[in-house]
Amino acid sequence: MTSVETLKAMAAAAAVALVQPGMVIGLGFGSTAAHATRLIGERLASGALRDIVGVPCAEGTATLAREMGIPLTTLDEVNAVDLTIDGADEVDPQMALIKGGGGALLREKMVAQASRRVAIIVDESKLSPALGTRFYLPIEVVDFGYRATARWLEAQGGSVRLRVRTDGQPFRTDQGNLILDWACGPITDPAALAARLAARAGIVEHGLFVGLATDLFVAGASGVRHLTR
Ligand SMILES: O=C[C@H](O)[C@H](O)[C@H](O)COP(=O)(O)O
Repeated sequence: MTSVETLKAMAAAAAVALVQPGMVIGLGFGSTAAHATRLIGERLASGALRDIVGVPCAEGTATLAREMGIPLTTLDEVNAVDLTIDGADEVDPQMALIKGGGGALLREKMVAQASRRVAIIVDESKLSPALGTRFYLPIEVVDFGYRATARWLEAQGGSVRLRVRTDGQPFRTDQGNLILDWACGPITDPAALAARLAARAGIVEHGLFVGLATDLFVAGASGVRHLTR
């Protein structure tokens, strides 16, 4: 049987094939996106790729990219990102996503919104008939009134947990915010829920990515499927 790590690497390799010389590349965060970052670094080192610059979506990604020798810039320095390659926690049939399992949702969404093309790389276990079925929805919130924000979310259904690190301390995003993991159940209308969450003060960003993915690479035992939107 093909291991999940092998499937992630297969999906990453298929997406990295889209990278062309001269491109600005958004580098996502997470275990799947890390395969893509490593592969891009290896291709640069071997001379198979040249003249690219990366925009990292997380401090962790920036560290890995530097280790791999990938030249980096920031969103502020580029007019647009040509191609972003990133993972996802859950993908529905319309290519709407839940992201943020690693807490990088805000920067990932900013980079995705600035990108001409967003390639999402997943193993097939991430596919779902309805978002919220197999993963909670990460919500990045400010400290002020976070319990009130959690109660507001719970009033709409499901349950909320403050994300904590293994040492028991609250998890902090790269912006220093908290994450509420909302087990909201199946989401019937991701765009409507995204709009409701975006309108709520105290919520910095949510993990629903609707209408952002342009390409989806799904790796399974029989190979990698490439879907476009
Ligand atoms: O904040 C984390 C990101 O959205 C990740 O891309 C997402 O959690 C998927 O991560 P992984 O590839 O490790 O399952």
